[in-house]
Amino acid sequence: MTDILNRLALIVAARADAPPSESHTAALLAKGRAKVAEKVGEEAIETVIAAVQDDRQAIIGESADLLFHLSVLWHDAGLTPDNIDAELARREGLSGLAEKAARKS
Ligand SMILES: N=c1c2ncn([C@@H]3O[C@H](COP(=O)(O)OP(=O)(O)OP(=O)(O)O)[C@@H](O)[C@H]3O)c2ncn1[C@@H]1O[C@H](COP(=O)(O)O)[C@@H](O)[C@H]1O
Repeated sequence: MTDILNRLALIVAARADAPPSESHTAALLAKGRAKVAEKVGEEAIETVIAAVQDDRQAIIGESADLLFHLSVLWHDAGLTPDNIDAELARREGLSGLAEKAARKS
């Protein structure tokens, strides 16, 4: 998964300056952060709907759409998959329940 996210980050960076008429990535970035964020939300909701409908193929397709649009958002925010990787690695071994308890104390 990390491999494909790294490749996707390179693709997004390479397509960012393409003419918007030739690239979905460039067209989306040209619309600005709010639109990119809106698309992430839209794809997340579509993933939720697919999950509730128990549609395995749709979950896969919508998850791929979500990860692509998240990659565009990371690019727009000056982030790379390495940044997310580091945060997930930091959390490794820490129970979600223990983390929540530490936040509340
Ligand atoms: N992985 C993707 C990818 N996943 C989904 N999408 C597009 O994201 C859109 C999501 O569907 P929507 O119905 O929400 O989009 P839409 O109909 O354009 O709706 P609006 O944006 O108008 O709201 C579709 O147009 C998909 O084709 C993607 N577009 C590009 N990529 C990757 O980015 C590369 C470069 O693409 P371009 O930037 O288009 O050259 C591709 O080769 C792929 O590797």
